Amino acid sequence: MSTSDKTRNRKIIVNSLSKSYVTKKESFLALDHVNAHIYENEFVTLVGPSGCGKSTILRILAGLEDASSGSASISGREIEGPGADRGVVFQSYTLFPWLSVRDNIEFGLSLRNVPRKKRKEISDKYLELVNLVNFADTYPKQLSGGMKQRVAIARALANSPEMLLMDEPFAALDAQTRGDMQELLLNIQKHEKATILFITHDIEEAIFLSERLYVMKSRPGRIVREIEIPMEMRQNKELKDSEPFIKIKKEIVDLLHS
Ligand SMILES: Nc1ncnc2c1ncn2[C@@H]1O[C@H](COP(=O)(O)OP(=O)(O)OP(=O)(O)O)[C@@H](O)[C@H]1O
Repeated sequence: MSTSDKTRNRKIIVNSLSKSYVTKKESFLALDHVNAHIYENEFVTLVGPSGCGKSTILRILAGLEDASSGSASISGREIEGPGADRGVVFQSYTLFPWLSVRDNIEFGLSLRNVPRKKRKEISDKYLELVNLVNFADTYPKQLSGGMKQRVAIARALANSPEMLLMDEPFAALDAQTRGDMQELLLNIQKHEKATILFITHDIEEAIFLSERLYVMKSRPGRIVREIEIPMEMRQNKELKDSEPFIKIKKEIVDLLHS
């Protein structure tokens, strides 16, 4: 379905969002009247240089930080704090080292007193989805970076969030693992019909994964362009050297350097 289809529900609406940080020296505008939206089941990426405010938007959507002005909502509800309706995956590994892979995945369910049998059903499902069935009893320190991020994704999904917020989740991984994780994430998105907001510095990753992307610039942090990625160009690594792919990539690079 085209993202411009007006019948598609807007899961996230960001309305004139601004954020300033006051330091000893200055008041700094990290986000300047940002408007954006994410449709249900859509994969949207924020791409831009370091410091343009990508993580600030994500933290506000996660409810980990307040906006200075403007608003953000999920399914029509104003975002006022963290909630189980949003699953977050960060770049740094955030698993609990004292819990096994399965217990990490079940963590949010245990907090909500989901019965043991139901918890196991859910963790079984997500262990399978992220290809870690044989690692259920393993502890995080025995896992590779890619495996840790697969557990983090499974843990986020186990709570049945309405959407996933992912802040450079693959940035610390080697190229091969990163490519594998991109494929896995796209499969998960299809399987779970997930709505995803993804952050990356990597323009090729953004084009490969996204239905739509917002290009950001800094000082002040703002969105300078919204780009829809044609369906036929997504999810196909072979097209990386094709003319249309290079054209979109150049459009983004030119924007970032202008
Ligand atoms: N708590 C804070 N206090 C002061 N300034 C902050 C704070 N958090 C973020 N900033 C500043 O706000 C700007 C936006 O930061 P943010 O982390 O959102 O950028 P980013 O685009 O995600 O960067 P990166 O890609 O490096 O993670 C940066 O200049 C950063 O230094």
